[in-house]
Amino acid sequence: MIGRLNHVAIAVPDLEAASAQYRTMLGADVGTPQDEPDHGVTVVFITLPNTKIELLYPLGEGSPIQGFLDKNPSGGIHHVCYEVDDILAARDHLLAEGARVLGGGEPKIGAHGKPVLFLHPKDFNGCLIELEQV
Ligand SMILES: C[C@@H](C(=O)O)C(=O)SCCNC(=O)CCNC(=O)[C@H](O)C(C)(C)COP(=O)(O)OP(=O)(O)OC[C@H]1O[C@@H](n2cnc3c(N)ncnc32)[C@H](O)[C@@H]1OP(=O)(O)O
Ligand SMILES: [Co+2]
Repeated sequence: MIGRLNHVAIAVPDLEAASAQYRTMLGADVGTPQDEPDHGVTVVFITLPNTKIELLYPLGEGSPIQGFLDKNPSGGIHHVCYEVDDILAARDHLLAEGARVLGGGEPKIGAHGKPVLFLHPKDFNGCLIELEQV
């Protein structure tokens, strides 16, 4: 059911510093900050030859990544995003298998303009999973 790795997301305490570090120290192709108010985050995408890195910083009140950053003040890997062909079929399969689909199970439009869903990290070995329909 899952296909390619779309991105690995890293929550960061300083978006500008993290962007500069990837650009200058790691020589990566770093994009510009993009506010995602529906998701409570500002993101910067870094394009690698085989996947993307998504730098995440909280946006607004009640950001879903605020608790994670409070627990990990120097930042940390926040989620991995796998591609799926059919997000509603994937959701129904996961619910039937007993996984917790976050956000009431209704896909939201993600940073790439495509529908996304999140799966509870406690159901997946402590790793928050994002699914993106491509
Ligand atoms: C723009 C879009 C895109 O790419 O298109 C995005 O990625 S938006 C990316 C931001 N959006 C999201 O993350 C949406 C889905 N996320 C959520 O709904 C939330 O962040 C939850 C995953 C439910 C966590 O909520 P909250 O921070 O309130 O945590 P909580 O205190 O209830 O946490 C319950 C337990 O899960 C752990 N926990 C929390 N976040 C975690 C994470 N990212 N990875 C692994 N474990 C995590 C906590 O440490 C805690 O464990 P212990 O009990 O053992 O201490
Ligand atoms: Co993401």
